[in-house]
Amino acid sequence: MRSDSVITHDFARACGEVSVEIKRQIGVLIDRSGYVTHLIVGNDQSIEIPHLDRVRVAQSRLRGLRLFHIHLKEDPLNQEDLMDLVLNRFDSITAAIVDSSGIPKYYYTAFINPDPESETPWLLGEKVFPGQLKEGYSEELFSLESEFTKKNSNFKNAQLTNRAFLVGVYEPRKMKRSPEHSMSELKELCKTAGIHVVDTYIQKKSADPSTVVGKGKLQEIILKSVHKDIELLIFDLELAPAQAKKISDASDLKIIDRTQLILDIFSKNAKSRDGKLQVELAQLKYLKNRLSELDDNMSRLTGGIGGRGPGETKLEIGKRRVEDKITRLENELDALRKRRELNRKARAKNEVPIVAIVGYTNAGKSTLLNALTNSTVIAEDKLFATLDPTTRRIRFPKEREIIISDTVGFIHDLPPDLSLAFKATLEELGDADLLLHVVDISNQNYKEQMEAVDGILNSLNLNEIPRLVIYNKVDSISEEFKESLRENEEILVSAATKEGLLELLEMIEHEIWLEKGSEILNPIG
Ligand SMILES: Nc1nc2c(ncn2[C@@H]2O[C@H](COP(=O)(O)OP(=O)(O)OP(=O)(O)O)[C@@H](O)[C@H]2O)c(=O)[nH]1
Ligand SMILES: [Mg+2]
Repeated sequence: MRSDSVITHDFARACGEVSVEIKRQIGVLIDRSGYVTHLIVGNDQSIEIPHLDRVRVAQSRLRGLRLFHIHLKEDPLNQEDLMDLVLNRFDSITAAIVDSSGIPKYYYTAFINPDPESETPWLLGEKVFPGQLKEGYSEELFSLESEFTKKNSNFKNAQLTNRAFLVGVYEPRKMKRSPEHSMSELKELCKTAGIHVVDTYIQKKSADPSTVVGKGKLQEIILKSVHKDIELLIFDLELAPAQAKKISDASDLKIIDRTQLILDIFSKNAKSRDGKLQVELAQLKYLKNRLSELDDNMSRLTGGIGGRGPGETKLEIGKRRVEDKITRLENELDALRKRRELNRKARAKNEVPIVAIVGYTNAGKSTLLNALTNSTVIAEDKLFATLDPTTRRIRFPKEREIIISDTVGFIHDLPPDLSLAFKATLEELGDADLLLHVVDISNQNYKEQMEAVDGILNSLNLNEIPRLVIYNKVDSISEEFKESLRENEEILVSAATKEGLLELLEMIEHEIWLEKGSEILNPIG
């Protein structure tokens, strides 16, 4: 097609006549030099775009192909056409509406909207009559592409990669906490993992078990993602392997679920040999469950974020090798556990009381341990900053001392593989003489978080161990709230400002040595 217009009337008319004759839509893909690369014959309603290589052309974000097709009915460009435009990143899409003899009456053209903040991902042009088709198409494309580049460079560096769309599908009846709470926690997890959340979608029931959200909704999400340069789709649930595959088949996006996100954070944060092994084991178990059902989409499902996957995991790793590795890791962990047990026994002989700090992730456990012992255990405004149990000693007057330990934070619905993996670390809690349950009282979901922690402690059969509930971060709550807590005689502290720590130490002393009995009962001794 030797013309610098989106289509020539002669060409359109030739297509229209054939289209009317065979009573099917006809479409063509035209490259930038004007050559037809594909001829597509559809039915009377629509055409189906053949599977085009989805890899984006570097620099230019457009495919370098435009779609022209015939509409036999009086329809302008419809939703499906516009989806095709965006999902395939066509230069433009044009429909000619033809009369009964195939002669185009008028045309509609749409381009992808280069503004990622805009409401609709496309720019739909006005109706154009045959006499109005004009030259200047390549110039129009050129300015569109420079618009893309400009918008892209507006993103801050950190916001350019790991851009994510969060999707939560909830059955409120089955949930202990509100969808909004769950979603805000997912956002926190993303922040911790270094992911930039661009958009979110909450649905309050499951629509289609095969794709989780309905097909139309999924398309809409994918469309938005392409439009906003999003590369990750994160689901606030554990996706069944078949679901993950179905969703990833429908798009180029990397599909991740909550479990994978947590695994990813764990793998970044584990420091000790033990912790690293445990995370790797959990990752491999997760992978194993997925291996049998997956094929070429593996890379997008297992790579982790930014390519961090379990150890040496590559596509060619077979299920067999994964199983071997799992066995090896389990043995290694077993050996480590035995050694830990010996250490514990040695400690038990010394009869130094053990106090363990537990609580929801980010409650301030590590900060509290630091404040109580003046040590520097990593404390960060991140979820799962601590993955390795840390142990310190605190000396009290009268030659008394305790061992105090920090633990991995708890979270709602900890993925089963992970909770198993960390059970080993948490097993030590069984030896504790006292548990300090640290609560972030400044978090509006603190009640749900407390319930989650109680639930996990119960499942570990730790009900028998005396427990102190400590409300931390009282420096960031209102006076009124603080007063009401005081009236209920709650233990209020701020690990940050050290408010209430002396009282807390006294209480620990009291709990331990009063419980244990004898000598303290003598007021003189
Ligand atoms: N305002 C305020 N912030 C606190 C207080 N205690 C801790 N924080 C902050 O809360 C965040 C989390 O603290 P951490 O001590 O890492 O919490 P954690 O419970 O050990 O968290 P994980 O190890 O990730 O489970 C950090 O940014 C702390 O500075 C407090 O008393 N007041
Ligand atoms: Mg910590």
